[in-house]
Amino acid sequence: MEVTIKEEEARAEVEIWNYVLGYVKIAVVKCAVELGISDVIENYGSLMPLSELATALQCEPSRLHRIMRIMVHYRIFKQEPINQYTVGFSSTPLSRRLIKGGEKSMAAFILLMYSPTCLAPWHCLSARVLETGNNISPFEVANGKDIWSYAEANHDFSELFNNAMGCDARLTVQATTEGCPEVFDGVESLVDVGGGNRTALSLLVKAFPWIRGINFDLPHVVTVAPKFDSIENVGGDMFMSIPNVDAAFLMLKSIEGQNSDKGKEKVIE
Ligand SMILES: C[S@@+](CC[C@H](N)C(=O)[O-])C[C@H]1O[C@@H](n2cnc3c(N)ncnc32)[C@H](O)[C@@H]1O
Repeated sequence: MEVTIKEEEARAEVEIWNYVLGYVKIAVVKCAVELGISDVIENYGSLMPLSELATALQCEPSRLHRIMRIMVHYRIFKQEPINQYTVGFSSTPLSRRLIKGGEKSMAAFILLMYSPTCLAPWHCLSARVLETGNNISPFEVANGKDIWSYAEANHDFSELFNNAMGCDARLTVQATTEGCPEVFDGVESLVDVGGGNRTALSLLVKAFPWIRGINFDLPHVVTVAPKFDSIENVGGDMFMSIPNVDAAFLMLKSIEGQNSDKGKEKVIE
């Protein structure tokens, strides 16, 4: 069906507001994660009235109501009547992904991506497009250090980064262990190169308990990585050498504002 100029104009008139106010959706979701709104509503177990939610979060109901209206509009929470006068909120599959530390939680990833540190390079995007010959990553231009040195010097950022990576690792490793378990047949020792806080490896050794795992990452990462039976934490530089074992697992994400244009790469060899 042909779209007329008038229809295109009408669509543009509406669509432009998504760009003017596009950040609102993200700001509200980030606010929900920071306040733990999903956690409180999930733990409540039944339709939660605004007044009780406000009490639990120690905030003014009127302010909270404005946030909840937006999240109900985006179907993050459900709103249903409790009685003639009161409405209540309940969880959805989407709101459960905002629970801190939940099984499918993406909460830490949201907090990372919308942290001032990770947003800073995006504010320089037009300058990046215009410049030539600069091989310094946008992250480094904006934050003064490459992401790994920055993480080494900023413990809170490092922890947030590793927790965020763990969110995705939980989902991808489950898909790997369920979808192609045969690739781990005969593997007795496995190194996760750049394994972060060892979320991926702990799930792998749980699924394949005969595997001895080595979580290999930069020294500042492995010294704070949680301890886990049958997983050894080893610090080092993957560009120099990695531990010699049966198989290497490498799961990387191109989210750091480094120079790579490649997408996600997941390799097991
Ligand atoms: C994008 S994260 C991926 C984390 C995890 N593999 C995952 O997918 O959830 C990249 C990881 O590589 C680590 N890393 C970066 N440079 C490294 C190096 N030269 N040697 C070892 N690890 C490195 C980082 O500390 C970080 O934990």
